Amino acid sequence: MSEGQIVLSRLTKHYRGVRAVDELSFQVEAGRVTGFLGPNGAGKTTTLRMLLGLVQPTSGEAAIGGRRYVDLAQPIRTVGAVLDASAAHQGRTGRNHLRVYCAAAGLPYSRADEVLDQVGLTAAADRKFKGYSLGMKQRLGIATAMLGDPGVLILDEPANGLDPEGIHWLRGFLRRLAADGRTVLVSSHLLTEMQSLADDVVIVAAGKLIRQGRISELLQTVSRSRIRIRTPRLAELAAALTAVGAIVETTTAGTLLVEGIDQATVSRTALGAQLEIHDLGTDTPDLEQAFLELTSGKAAIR
Ligand SMILES: Nc1ncnc2c1ncn2[C@@H]1O[C@H](COP(=O)(O)OP(=O)(O)OP(=O)(O)O)[C@@H](O)[C@H]1O
Repeated sequence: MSEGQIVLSRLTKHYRGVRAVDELSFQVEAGRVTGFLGPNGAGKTTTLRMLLGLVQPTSGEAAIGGRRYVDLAQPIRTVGAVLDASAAHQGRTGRNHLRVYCAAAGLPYSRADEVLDQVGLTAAADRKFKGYSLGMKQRLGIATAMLGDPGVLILDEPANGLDPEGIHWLRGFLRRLAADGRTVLVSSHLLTEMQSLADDVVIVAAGKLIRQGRISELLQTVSRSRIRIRTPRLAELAAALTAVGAIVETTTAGTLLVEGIDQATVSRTALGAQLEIHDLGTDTPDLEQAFLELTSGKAAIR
């Protein structure tokens, strides 16, 4: 096992009546950027908080390099995390904010300037936090996480508030960290955003694992094109198409998604069975749609 490997084994957290995280198991490897994806309320933050020893699991385990966070010999040099980029003293400058952390962790003040430079905040180092934009706050959060030069970086929704240029910067920054051999775990509720940031993806919904793998493979499996049909006779047409060899899915939006046969066969079959079709088209799901389909019905607020 590498020092930077993150392993979750049947990790579970129940709050009163809510299974925030439900027997969640997955691994995150060093040298790659891994996106941790799920709709609002999927349990991402709770998972990250358990990984960082901030929330006690109901059952199961989360380990970094084979150890629980609380058992790490040098946590600040092992893991850097940003869970809430808005959590800083409003009246403090960026540099002083970082120096407070340096002092607490026994690091030299020079580290504050090094990480400010790394995240491109040197010019704003002496401005107060309350005047920072959301993007600057995100950068300062990442700078704080980098203070101990950790091998593992965990960021909760780091792209929130970043403009396209900021996202571009974040992508390059996370890529460089991964290329150095670090483990980078980044949460988001937006698949399209993750597509540009991550190599691998772990998708959760309602506290459970939905899918894990390389993002390139995920895209291949979800971006196949299908025939989309609108009809008032959903069940009957689905049965008729299945009988001629189609693979048919009924969407929650009340349409059929069909593959395995062509459009001519669809209309011939519908005609033969005297079933009306109101709309017939090709459906190539974009990533947002793919994510919604993968997590559909599991995204309800709990
Ligand atoms: N301290 C708590 N007490 C009770 N319920 C909680 C607590 N923390 C989280 N929950 C519940 O657990 C579920 C998962 O929440 P969590 O914040 O982990 O999800 P998330 O995937 O990070 O969502 P978001 O993308 O909205 O931040 C939600 O239903 C939430 O209301």
